[in-house]
Amino acid sequence: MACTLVQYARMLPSSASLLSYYASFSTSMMLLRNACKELVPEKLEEYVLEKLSSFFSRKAPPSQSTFIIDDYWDCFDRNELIKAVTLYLSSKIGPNNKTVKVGKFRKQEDLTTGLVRGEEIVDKFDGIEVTWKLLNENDNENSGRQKRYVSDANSYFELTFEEKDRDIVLKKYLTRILQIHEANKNQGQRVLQLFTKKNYRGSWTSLDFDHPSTFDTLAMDYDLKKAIMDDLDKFLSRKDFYRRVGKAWKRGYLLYGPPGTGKSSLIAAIANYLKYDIYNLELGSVTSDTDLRDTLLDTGNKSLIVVEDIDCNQEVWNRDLSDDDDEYYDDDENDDNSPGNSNYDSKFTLSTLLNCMDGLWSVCGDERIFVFTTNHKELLDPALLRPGRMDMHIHMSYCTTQGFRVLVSNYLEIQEHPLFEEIDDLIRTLEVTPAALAEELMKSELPDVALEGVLSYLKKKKMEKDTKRKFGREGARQEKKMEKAAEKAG
Ligand SMILES: Nc1ncnc2c1ncn2[C@@H]1O[C@H](COP(=O)(O)OP(=O)(O)OP(=O)(O)O)[C@@H](O)[C@H]1O
Repeated sequence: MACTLVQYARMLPSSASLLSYYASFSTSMMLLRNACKELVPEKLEEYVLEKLSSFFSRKAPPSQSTFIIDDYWDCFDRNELIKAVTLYLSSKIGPNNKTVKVGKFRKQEDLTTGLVRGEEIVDKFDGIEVTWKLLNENDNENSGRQKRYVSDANSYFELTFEEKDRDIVLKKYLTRILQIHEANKNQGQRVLQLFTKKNYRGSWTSLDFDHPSTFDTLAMDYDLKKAIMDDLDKFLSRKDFYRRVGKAWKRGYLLYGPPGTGKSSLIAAIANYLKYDIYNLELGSVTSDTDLRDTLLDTGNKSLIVVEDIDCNQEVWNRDLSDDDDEYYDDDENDDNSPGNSNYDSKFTLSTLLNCMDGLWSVCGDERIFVFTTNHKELLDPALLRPGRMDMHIHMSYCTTQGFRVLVSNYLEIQEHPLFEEIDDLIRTLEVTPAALAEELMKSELPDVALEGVLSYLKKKKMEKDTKRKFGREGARQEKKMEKAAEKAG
């Protein structure tokens, strides 16, 4: 049956009943809203609203930037930032890092923690958030799990942050990390390093350097000691001067003297005084001019580069000295120093070493001190001795009475003793090394016993000297033989 329009209109609710439905619906909604407000905590409400609005707005995630902090800078120079970052991050390791490397430097009392490969650290600075991750060059090639715990060679840091924060990260955040590192170094927390060449990558490997020698414990004349310390202080304070005159900020010392006079001890004292690392350059291990240059460029700032016994390094003095010395003095920089030149049969040339010292540092590094040692100054190539090359020639002499006092103070902790006068007289007439006297002093902790030992050692030396003078070398040899025979006979 068809329904007419009039019948259909009659089935609809009247406008009065529609109004009453609406009134009761809005009252219920109001009641529901009030109930929700009472029951749902404000935080939860905010959270739900935020989630809903982010769901509906569906914004693109902020674009990210990444910095890579690698061990090396520009192939040659070690990246100073990496050490600063490593130490900084060790203080940021927290409960989110499930696997952590733990260890201890020799001089430290507390344990240190370190990031392992693949682990992340989220750090906050000036209202921005950054994420650090330790990775390894080989990570993509081989992701074997145990590799996470092996050496850090070839590891680098990846620093990720929002692109808009790039300036803050570069100019403020990383600078702050470097500043913290410098401050820690200056507080003397840094353990000095002794670098020797080479590891499997052909670069330096290091050990903690813990030599007790200081200028106080060095047995050498006070004036010479003071002159060296003054020179070092002057060098340190003249950074701007070197920059202004366009010279590399470096200093060269040549230490010469017989074995056992304290050349190595002085090097250790300088390193401890300046808080500089030591790079022990073994010229014998250098394979070519390029290798030498790269090796030198691979040294860090604030370092002593030491070449010991330079007279024994054939590479450095094996030059054809039949050349006219004066001519060679005047323009040795322009000589043909190519390895093919018949004047050289060395693996690299002296000129490379000298040029590295003179020039390359001005672009690649600062605060380096070269120390060359020799027992035979007379054997060295004159180019090395030319004024301006080695800034100071330091003669390490046999022990003096002043030096002996320092040794006694080091080993026996006394300043006076009745045997001093007799010992002093002998020291003045003999050539005895501080090493030999130190050995005698170490034989007993009792001053009387130790000094009696020194005295009889010196008397014996004096007798040998007198015999030698009287009968020549052969006589001295005979005397020694007889002494030994008498000892054997009891
Ligand atoms: N001037 C010195 N002051 C204090 N100790 C010294 C001095 N010279 C030598 N000694 C003592 O003798 C030891 C050997 O000396 P050192 O190795 O410094 O001499 P060197 O001149 O470098 O010898 P070489 O030329 O054989 O390398 C040192 O460990 C130190 O104990």
